[in-house]
Amino acid sequence: MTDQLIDNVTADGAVYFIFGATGDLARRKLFPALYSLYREGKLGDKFAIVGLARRPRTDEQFREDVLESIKEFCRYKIGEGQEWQDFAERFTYHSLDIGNVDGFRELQASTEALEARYSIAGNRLFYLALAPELFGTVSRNLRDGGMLESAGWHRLVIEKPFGYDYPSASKLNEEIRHVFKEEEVFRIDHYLGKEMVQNIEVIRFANAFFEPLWNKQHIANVQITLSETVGVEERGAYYNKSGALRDMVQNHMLQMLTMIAMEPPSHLDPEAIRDEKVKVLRSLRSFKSGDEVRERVIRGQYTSGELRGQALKGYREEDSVPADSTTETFFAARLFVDNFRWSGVPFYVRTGKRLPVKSTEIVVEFKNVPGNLLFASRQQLQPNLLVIRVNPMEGIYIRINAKKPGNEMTVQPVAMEFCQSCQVGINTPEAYERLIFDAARGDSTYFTRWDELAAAWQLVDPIAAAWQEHAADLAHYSAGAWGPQQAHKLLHQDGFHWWPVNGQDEDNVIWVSNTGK
Ligand SMILES: NC(=O)C1=CN([C@@H]2O[C@H](COP(=O)(O)OP(=O)(O)OC[C@H]3O[C@@H](n4cnc5c(N)ncnc54)[C@H](OP(=O)(O)O)[C@@H]3O)[C@@H](O)[C@H]2O)C=CC1
Ligand SMILES: O=C1O[C@H](COP(=O)(O)O)[C@@H](O)[C@H](O)[C@H]1O
Repeated sequence: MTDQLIDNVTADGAVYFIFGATGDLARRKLFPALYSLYREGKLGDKFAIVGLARRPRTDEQFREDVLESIKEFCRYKIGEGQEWQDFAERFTYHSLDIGNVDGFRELQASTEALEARYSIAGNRLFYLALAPELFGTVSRNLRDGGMLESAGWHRLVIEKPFGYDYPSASKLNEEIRHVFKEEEVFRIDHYLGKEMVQNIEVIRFANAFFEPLWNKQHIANVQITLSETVGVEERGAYYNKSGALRDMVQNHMLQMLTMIAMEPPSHLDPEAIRDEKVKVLRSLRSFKSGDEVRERVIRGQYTSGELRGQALKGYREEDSVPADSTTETFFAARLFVDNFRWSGVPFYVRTGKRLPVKSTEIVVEFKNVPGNLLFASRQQLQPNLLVIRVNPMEGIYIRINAKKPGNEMTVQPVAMEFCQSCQVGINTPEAYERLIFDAARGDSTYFTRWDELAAAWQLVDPIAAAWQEHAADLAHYSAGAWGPQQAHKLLHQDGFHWWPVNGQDEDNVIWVSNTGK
């Protein structure tokens, strides 16, 4: 991060309003992220943070909550001495019901006092860590309560889920856009804040040996896996309505796919990049019938099982889930980007809860070299792979074929790994730090634009509709397994298989790695 970028944020300062300040997201992600930004000097001297929610809290109680959250979740250690006091004094709490416009008028008066105290030039960032049903009301009351009349910029940061389907997302968008301009709206997809997702652009566009091969002539398929070991636990009320399709696929999975598939943008500016991403979303082959959904999409739900010796409940046995739920906790699909570059190349995506490991990886599998007499007669060559490890390990590895030392002409797969998280360790910024900082400096590159969201919902809605008609399509898998068998067949039919995540499990591969292993 250059000093110039930090200066852009800190020169005039800003007030950060956290709506939903007593909630889970604020506690686990937002307060720790704000503290990390503070520690790195990215908030500068001119800032104040206002927490808002209905329940009563004194400033002191609120600061205690913030301290506990930082202690538990922040990558930086915090003491309780002067440094904490200096940071804590910037936090105030304002009890307010979103529906009550008078509360916003009082907020306006107290904000002016804060701005005067810290010489802040009227810049205001509103972070909505709230249920989406409240987004429209907050926007309206911010305007009607006079909160948008200050001299500086006003930015609205919104959490997912953005809608339930295209019509509801569109309605929500209209409500927000009555008050805020598109360039003032920052729609979070926290995967876009992840280091390795942002690194995809560099890996693709700053390396001579990937881009010439990045097309249907040379790539056999792309696999994107986002697997989680956690179950739904106490989030059933939300998750049971959402399922893997709306919780993960409509946003994180499709966003990663666009980063892999997009054309090089003409400039490195937010609109040019998002223009390219939206073209990918619009090129995704749509699902025209229920049969097409059944042919290309697998949905599953976990039953009871076992993971690392621990017995696990099935989804329907979770306390927060109805016993007859047909919500999917697993999703796998074969998608196609119907454009010149990718025509015919399958993009396999899969995500699920209660899978064997927590891992997000993107595998680009290259086509095999043309039939080579020397090798082909003796052994099956393994394809070359480029693997981007997004989470929790961060890094990349490439898998090539090399000669096994000795007299025989035996080919051995070798994986050459750059493990970024092994080097940078805990100092890799959390996605939320990066995204709050980007919103504060007005850089919307790693936020989703409305047309991207609209295109993503338009792909996803027919899948949800087909499932509603055919509840019987739901397959099951034991907690701790890699999803239902059908997810494997999806690739076997095409002559492929899912590459194991954390490829080091493959014992026929020699690893050359900066991890020292
Ligand atoms: N938690 C997470 O990890 C993630 C959450 N999200 C999204 O972030 C948003 C917030 O989630 P989360 O923190 O988990 O939710 P919580 O239910 O934990 O928190 C909701 C917050 O909203 C406040 N609130 C509710 N109604 C009102 C109201 N009428 N007026 C003022 N404040 C109100 C609550 O405070 P009070 O009751 O005191 O009013 C509370 O602070 C949701 O949209 C969620 O989908 C997205 C990704 C991850
Ligand atoms: O948005 C969400 O993401 C998390 C997974 O995020 P990660 O950064 O831990 O990989 C997921 O658990 C949650 O269901 C979903 O809402």
